[in-house]
Amino acid sequence: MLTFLDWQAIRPRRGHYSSGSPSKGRMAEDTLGLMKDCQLSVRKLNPRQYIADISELKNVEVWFQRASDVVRKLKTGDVDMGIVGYDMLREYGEDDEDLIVVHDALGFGQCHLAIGIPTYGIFENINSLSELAAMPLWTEDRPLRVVTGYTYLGKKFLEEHGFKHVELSTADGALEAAPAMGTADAILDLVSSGTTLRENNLKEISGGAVLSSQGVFVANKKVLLERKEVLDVAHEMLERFEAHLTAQGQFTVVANMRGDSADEVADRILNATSYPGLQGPTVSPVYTNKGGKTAVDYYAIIICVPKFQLYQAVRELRKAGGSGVLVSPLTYIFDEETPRYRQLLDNLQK
Ligand SMILES: Nc1ncnc2c1ncn2[C@@H]1O[C@H](COP(=O)(O)OP(=O)(O)OP(=O)(O)O)[C@@H](O)[C@H]1O
Ligand SMILES: O=P(O)(O)OC[C@H]1O[C@H](OP(=O)(O)OP(=O)(O)O)[C@H](O)[C@@H]1O
Ligand SMILES: [Mg+2]
Repeated sequence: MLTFLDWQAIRPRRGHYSSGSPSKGRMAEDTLGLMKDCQLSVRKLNPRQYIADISELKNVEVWFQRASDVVRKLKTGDVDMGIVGYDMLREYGEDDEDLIVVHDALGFGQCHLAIGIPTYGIFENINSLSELAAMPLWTEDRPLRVVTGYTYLGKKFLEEHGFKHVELSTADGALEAAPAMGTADAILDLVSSGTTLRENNLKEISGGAVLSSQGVFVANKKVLLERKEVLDVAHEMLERFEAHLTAQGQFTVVANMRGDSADEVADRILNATSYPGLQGPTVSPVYTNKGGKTAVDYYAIIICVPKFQLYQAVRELRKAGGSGVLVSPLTYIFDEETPRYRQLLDNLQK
């Protein structure tokens, strides 16, 4: 079965595949949004239920669970696939070899896990992790107290970075208040815009980032190896995600170009602009009626352009003789083969 919840998990029961997905919060919304954009309709029979199906994928159950539980159930094989933040995968996955990342960049939930310390008092002039570790204050009796929801990653990170006298404690939320309350010296939490840190008079320090995170599509490796039907579902979901996410960054641009022939117009696009399209520009004649005679003075060209380069592309097309430029969003780009699927098959053999 597939679970999507705090993410969602996907798991097959006997004869079904299951997936896990987050049950609530930002990841749940983003996950369901992505599924919808990929034409995967997750249907819950009623809003209080924790199970759903996907109309387009037969035999798949979607279980809504907390992200930590999605990861735990993925480890045990109780769900086959799931979508969670990479931070959760690493924290609760504890480097388990049965967890395999199928898509590592789903384009939502971007943040990083980092140490935050006060901007004031004894920390005013501390700006790096090594300076923090070297503060003479920390002793066995009075260790550096760090509050975090990430004790597995936090312990490993601080040990690897030479912190000898350190004490980790956990809390479920509002960690940023702990230093001002005097219950911790530092925090280890997710940072996105940095606003929460700033508003609580905390700062990041150089070398203090533990990992970067965003939504990832994960599966149980053993299940993928042993059950071809689950691998097929993972493949289809991966293809849909890739096609959508690749297309999301691009526009389709159609323009009319005056020209002597399709070849001549194609030459101009290839040589005078930086935007050839996927394999090359599509060039088609535009037929006009010239005093009762059909004539071709213009050619329509179709190319794909990265969104952030749109204006640059329009300028280049105009310079090359383009006019009447139409721009529309691209919904999907299906390539011949999904590079991430090839990568997945390789990783399954390791
Ligand atoms: N500020 C943020 N910006 C972007 N992504 C974030 C942010 N905070 C958390 N995330 C991502 O979203 C995931 C879920 O976040 P979190 O566990 O805080 O859930 P939530 O939706 O806030 O619900 P709650 O904290 O109440 O359980 C995190 O594991 C992380 O991957
Ligand atoms: O850098 P920022 O953009 O300010 O985001 C960082 C904050 O976002 C998360 O909390 P969230 O908003 O999920 O609140 P929560 O503690 O209730 O989960 C995280 O725990 C930080 O507190
Ligand atoms: Mg939160």
